[in-house]
Order: sequence, then C-alpha cells, then structure tokens
Amino acid sequence: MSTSPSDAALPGQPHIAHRAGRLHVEQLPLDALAREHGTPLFVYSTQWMLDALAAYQRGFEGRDALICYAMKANSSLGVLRVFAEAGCGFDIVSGGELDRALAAGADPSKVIFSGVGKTRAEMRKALDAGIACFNVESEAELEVLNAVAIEQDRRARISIRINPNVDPKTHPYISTGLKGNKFGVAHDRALAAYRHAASLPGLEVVGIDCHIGSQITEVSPYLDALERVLDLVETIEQAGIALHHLDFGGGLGIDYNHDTPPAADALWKQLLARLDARGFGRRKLIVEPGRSLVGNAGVCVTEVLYTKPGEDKNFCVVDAAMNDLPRPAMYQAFHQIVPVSERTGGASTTYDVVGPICESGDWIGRDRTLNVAEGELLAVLSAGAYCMAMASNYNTRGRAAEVLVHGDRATLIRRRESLEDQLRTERFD
Ligand SMILES: Cc1ncc(COP(=O)(O)O)c(C=O)c1O
Ligand SMILES: N[C@@H](CCCC[NH3+])C(=O)O
Repeated sequence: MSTSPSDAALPGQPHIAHRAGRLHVEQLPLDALAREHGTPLFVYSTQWMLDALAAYQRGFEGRDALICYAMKANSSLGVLRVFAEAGCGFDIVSGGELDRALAAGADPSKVIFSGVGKTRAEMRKALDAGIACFNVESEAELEVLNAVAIEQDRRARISIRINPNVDPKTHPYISTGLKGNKFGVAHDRALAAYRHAASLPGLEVVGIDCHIGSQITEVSPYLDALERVLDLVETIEQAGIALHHLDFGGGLGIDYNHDTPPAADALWKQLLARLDARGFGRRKLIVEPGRSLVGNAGVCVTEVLYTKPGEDKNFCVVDAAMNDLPRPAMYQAFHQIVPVSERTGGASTTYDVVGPICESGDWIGRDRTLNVAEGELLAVLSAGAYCMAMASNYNTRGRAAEVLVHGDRATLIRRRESLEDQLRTERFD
C-alpha cells in the first residue's frame, strides 16, 4: 500500500483516520503517542468500542438481553472498565479473568463462566463471587460443579453449552461448533445431560448456551445454530425443565481486509425475527461478543528498524513481532499495515513486514507495498482483539504499552513491561 490520502478514515475504523498527513486515533496523532510511550504501542479508541456496543444495544432494544463482553479478546483493565461502566456483563474463561473483571468493576451477577476445563478452585472462586451462570461443557463437569457447590452449601446456576454441529465458515482453529471440536455437549446427548443436571442438588438449571466460532462473516451459520438450539429448547422444556435464558455466544467478525460481516444490529434483527416466529422472542437473551466490540478499536504502532533486500524478497524489519501480534503466525491472518505519516518523497517497494524474533514464522504482513524508511512508523490495523491478549515474552521481549484514547485525552492503561517485571516471579537461587 502506498501512502494514504489525507483526511480519510481507514476502512471499518471511522475513529482512526489520516488527517493532514498524520494518522490519528480519535483526536490524537499516533506519532506523538509513539514518541511519548515508545514502540511497539497499542492504541485503542474508546469511542469505537462504545459505538460497537451501541450496535448490539440497538439490536436488542425492547428485549430482555444481557451483553457479556468476552474478555479473552482484550482483557486490559482499562478496556474492561469501559465495558463495565457501560453496564456490560462479562464472559470469562478462567479464575484470572474473573479477578480482572472484578478489579475493573464488573457486577458479578452479570458474569458468566465458559470453558471446557474449569478447575475446582476456579469453580469455588466463581461461586464465592456469586456469578450469574456457569456454561457447563461436559457431563463430567456437571458432576464436579455439583460436588463443589454442595461442599460450599450453594447451588450453582448452570447452562449447558450445546455443540450444534454447524459450520461457522471460519478458520478451523477458531471454529468451535462442529462435532469434531472439543467444545460443548453433542446435540443428541443434550436432553440426557439436562435431565441429569436437573436431578443434581448442587445445580440449578437456568439456561442453554451455544457458541459456534469466531470471525464469522455470514448470517447463515447463526441461523442454523439458532434453529438447532431452539429445537432442543422445545424438547428440554417438554421434559419439564425450564430454561430461563438463551445464550447464543459471540463470534461476529470484523473487517480486516474487505470482509463484510453483518452489523450487530442487522444480525440480531434477523435472529430476533426467527426467535419471534418460534415464540421465544420474549425469553431472556445473553450474547458473548468479543472481537466485534474491540477488534477495530485498536492499532499497533511499530517503528521500522531496517529495510533489507533479500534474494527473493525485500524485508521491512519492524520492532513489533509475533509475540505482540501472534495472529499472522497462528492463523495466517491478514492485518492491514499503513504508514503513520505520509511521505512526500521516496518510492514504494514490496516488502514482507517481519519482526525481530528468531523464527521465519515471525511475520506481520507479506508482500505489502509500502513507501517507508528506517526510523519511520507503521500502524498495524485491527489490533484491538486477540493481539495484546495473546502476547507473550518470547525472546524475552517485554510486552508493549497500551493507551486508551477518548476524544483528545489519552490514558496509559498498561506501561511497557520491563525485564524486572518479567523476572519478578522467577527464582534461581
Ligand atoms: C465461549 C466463547 N464465547 C465468546 C467468544 C467470543 O468470540 P468472538 O471474539 O469471536 O466474539 C469465544 C471465542 O471464540 C468463546 O470461546
Ligand atoms: N484467537 C483467535 C480467536 C479465538 C476465539 C476464542 N474462542 C483469533 O485471534 O482470531
């Protein structure tokens, strides 16, 4: 990509725009933020997140619905606080996520707990906190949760996560609702599992749950899963087990590279029409969106360290790497990469944009046409979800800093990690 035109918002990211030759997040120029905090640096737009949330809220207007932000997408406390203050619930998958959500001000009665491998200690902690519901993923987990709840003299509210065997048409690593995936209880075992759950004294059945995958860009897999789940709801309720809420998970995709997922309100308009048609429109609904609430809110700013010609390819070596941005290496994912400042001179060259890590899999973008020079800044787009949340210390690299922008205010929500921070929990004496 050559330099971007002035005063143009980036696709799918209206709060991230080139203005007078400099890339801004809301009102703030990224080069100034990078100078202040160093690179690599994640910068998030609060307004993008609130607008993304508003699309869900519009979709559910007049309905009894709880939006539980799937915090695995981005669990920085500053980001969590934005959603907690907006009244969201949280979908958690570990005791650590519960602690973080509570630290950010989450209301425990709006927290739901998903995941195939909850430990007894995590169950105890969540029961102590008084969470809304455990999304149980196996018959074996029902037994353990029942025992833990009885030990604590409590009843655990539960949904069973159903595996509807529906193809979400996404990357195989992030599809979760096919029968070959480890998630949920198979559709044809669900009634027996519900009957058993209803007989256990430590459990209170309150709902049903389903989550078919991530970065879903079509409506049809959601519609298919919805019909499958509603068929089950009818069967389970005919057996005398009431389901107070229906949880349809998350998974809605974002625009990384000319992707065209439906908007959240448009998606829910269609799903609610089906729910209404089948007589479930007034039932309490839960959703667990992650990526679609944060993905295009964020960019990662990185400095060009070196450009170098190779025999087959040219390389643009930047100071962000697969430890900061693991999605290309893990899923061959595409993130747009744009210069932070427009150049007046120079020429465009096609590069592989790579990080400093000692692996050939450490690439951020392949065959990108860029007009850049050493010392200049690039922005890796769509970096709000599953980037910092999956960052590691590989090659003893410190994790990047994170800044939240709201209008013309910037708040540092995570300072850059030092080697001292990394060594704090290690002992060698
Ligand atoms: C149980 C559960 N709920 C919600 C999500 C959020 O998914 P997404 O970020 O695609 O909305 C995930 C991740 O796929 C998940 O595993
Ligand atoms: N980490 C994945 C999404 C995982 C969704 C969680 N179940 C990604 O970056 O696309």
